Amino acid sequence: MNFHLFAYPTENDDRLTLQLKDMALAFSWPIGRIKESLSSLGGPFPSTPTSCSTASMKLILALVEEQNIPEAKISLASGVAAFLWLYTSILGFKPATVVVTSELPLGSGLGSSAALCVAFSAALLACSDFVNVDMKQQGWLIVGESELELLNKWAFEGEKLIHGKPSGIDNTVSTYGNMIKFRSGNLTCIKSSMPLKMLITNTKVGRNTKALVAGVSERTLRHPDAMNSVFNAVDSIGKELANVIQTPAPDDLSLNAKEEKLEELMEMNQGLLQCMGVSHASIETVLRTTLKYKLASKLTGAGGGGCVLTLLPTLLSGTIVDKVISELESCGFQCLIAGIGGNGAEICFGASS
Ligand SMILES: Nc1ncnc2c1ncn2[C@@H]1O[C@H](COP(=O)(O)OP(=O)(O)OP(=O)(O)O)[C@@H](O)[C@H]1O
Ligand SMILES: C[C@@](O)(CCO)CC(=O)[O-]
Ligand SMILES: [Mg+2]
Repeated sequence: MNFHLFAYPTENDDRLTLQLKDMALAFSWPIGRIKESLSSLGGPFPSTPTSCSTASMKLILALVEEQNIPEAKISLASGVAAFLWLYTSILGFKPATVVVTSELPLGSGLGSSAALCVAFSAALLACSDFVNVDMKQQGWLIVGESELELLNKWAFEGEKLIHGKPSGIDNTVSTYGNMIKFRSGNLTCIKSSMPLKMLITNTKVGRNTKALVAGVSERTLRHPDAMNSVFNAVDSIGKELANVIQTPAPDDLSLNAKEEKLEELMEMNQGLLQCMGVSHASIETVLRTTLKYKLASKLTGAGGGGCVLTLLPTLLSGTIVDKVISELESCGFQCLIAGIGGNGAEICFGASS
């Protein structure tokens, strides 16, 4: 899935404008207003990813409030706050127009907040003095390891404004692409030896990642031993899954066997997520429906509604896929098919549309 962001300096305007195309919303501040409010924070400091302090957050939220975001779309406020923090920290107080378009549903467990923060960080770093002028004239920029690391760190700072206490897994996947094994902040890029196709079912049940993650922490405080056993089991499943994915499958038979292992691991993982308290009646409906077709599913993202993943084995017939999709859609859910492991952050100069 793609997340596009265009940033360009505005010459005849002294405003900072953020256009959220898919939401049909735009926010705009005179740059003087932002300067007056945030210049005490210093900056720009593009090469030093910095957390937004509580005091800075207050100033940023005051700027967001001035935009009178409609009540029904108030959840966008955290994304706008992340934008202001990343923009002023990386580029300072230059006027510009930043345009966001996205194919990702918001707040559905597909990491839209991280994709947003990675796109902001990539575009803003690309506009900063951090990338030299020569490189800016060549279309697609090959983003090196150290630049990726920097933009991932900035994106993580943005995620903190949206999530509270993110682990960093979502921004890391958005930055580096492919598949990532992520354990206590340590990341290992995984080379998959098998094509993986998933059916994504969006239950369209809204939920809030920050609240769900806080709920898991509270349950852990109430039942530390039991929850630690659950986390250990999740860890073992993750390790096993990484091994299965990386082991070569020389023929269809071994590919089938690997897919069966993945299905079992997904089923076990879903059980543990339910144990953590992040499943939901709508998710259970998807599980029951896909199980009728002998397909394994698990929730994704923070759960509580949002999206469910169902493994589509290589040899599964198109007829079965059509049937399961139409049954899920008749429940009011939305389905789409995705290949696993896309590209990470990419930057292109000179494009606009
Ligand atoms: N295209 C977008 N335009 C504006 N804001 C966005 C966009 N995509 C994401 N956001 C911001 O991210 C928030 C959603 O983040 P949240 O972490 O709750 O869900 P998610 O990232 O989609 O799911 P998960 O974290 O479970 O994978 C939105 O409320 C908004 O603030
Ligand atoms: C639920 C979570 O694991 C991912 C949200 O997509 C939260 C996090 O890791 O920060
Ligand atoms: Mg998120």
